[in-house]
Amino acid sequence: MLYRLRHDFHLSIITLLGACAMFGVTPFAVFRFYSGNIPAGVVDLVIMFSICSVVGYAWRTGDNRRSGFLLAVLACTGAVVVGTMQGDVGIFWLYPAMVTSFFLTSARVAVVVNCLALLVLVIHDVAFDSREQMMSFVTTSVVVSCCAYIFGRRNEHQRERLERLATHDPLTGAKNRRAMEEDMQAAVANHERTGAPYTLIIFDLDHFKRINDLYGHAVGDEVLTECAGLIGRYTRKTDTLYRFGGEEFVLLMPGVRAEGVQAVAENLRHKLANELGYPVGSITASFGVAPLHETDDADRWMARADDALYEAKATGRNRVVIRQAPVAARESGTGESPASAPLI
Ligand SMILES: Nc1nc2c(ncn2[C@@H]2O[C@H](COP(=O)(O)OP(=O)(O)OP(=O)(O)O)[C@@H](O)[C@H]2O)c(=O)[nH]1
Repeated sequence: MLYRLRHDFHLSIITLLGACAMFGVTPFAVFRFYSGNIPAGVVDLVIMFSICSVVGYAWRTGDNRRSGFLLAVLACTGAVVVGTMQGDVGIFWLYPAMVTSFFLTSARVAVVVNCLALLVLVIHDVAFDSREQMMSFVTTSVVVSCCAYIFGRRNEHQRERLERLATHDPLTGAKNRRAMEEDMQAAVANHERTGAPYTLIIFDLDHFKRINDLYGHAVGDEVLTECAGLIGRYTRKTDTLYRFGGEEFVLLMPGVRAEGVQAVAENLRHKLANELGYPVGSITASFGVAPLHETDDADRWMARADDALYEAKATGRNRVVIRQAPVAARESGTGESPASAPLI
């Protein structure tokens, strides 16, 4: 639970704001029942129950986008209902509701949700004592929303930038090793839960040092960038490329079954050998491939792909070696195919 809170920014915001709303609304619900204002107390209870349900939904499904949107709608609707029922005692709830919208959903969606809430209050026109009060409330709400919008957009922008810096390799644009480790853990967990197939391909450009030595580091950099672009063009949107280090890349491919990995890896090897190289002639790569096995954890899975790559290098380069199942699984007969299968 703590791991998810620490690593999932949106979920932590949804949980925090949900908890704040609960702490904020609970005393009012108690007070309203205590003072005999049953309808307002019931509204507070409904708001609290709905907030708990949405936070629970976010934790269960991991669908932060929908949960954040629902929570923003709920907060603004609750504020409008309380404002309508309580008049000027209640309408002030719209201020925190409007601000939290910008934390829960995208800035543009928050603007729409806030405008609708304000519009309903104005059209309904029972929450205000006078026109002047209505105008003041609308103006201050718009000012609050504008400030929150600017803050929200800046926040979104900076978070995206930081996330990109933390998860991507600046030279090639591929994801970095840290992101790879997280995605592999997620893939293993998903495989355990649903049995969905995944394949890991680790490939390393052959004799890359020569390119640097002969043509310079800048050309070497160009080749690495071109390689990442090429792989991006010949793989699916659901496949993810990571730069493992130096001239070594990893591809995480969901939906690729053990039977299909040979064709996929061979195709990529051909594409690289035939299309990568400008301005220095043909460049090849060696491939180690490991379909995810039920007995794998992320480390074992990577070690198997790495072993296969090592073998591909040792047995002549520009080739694909596939390790279908871990040694223990092969020996006990639960593996899908014999040991390694060097393919050229
Ligand atoms: N241009 C450039 N070169 C890099 C970068 N990162 C690592 N390298 C170089 O990649 C080369 C890797 O050399 P080796 O590990 O000997 O591998 P290799 O020459 O490809 O040989 P094999 O892998 O055995 O085929 C080294 O010369 C590194 O300096 C980078 O970001 N840009």
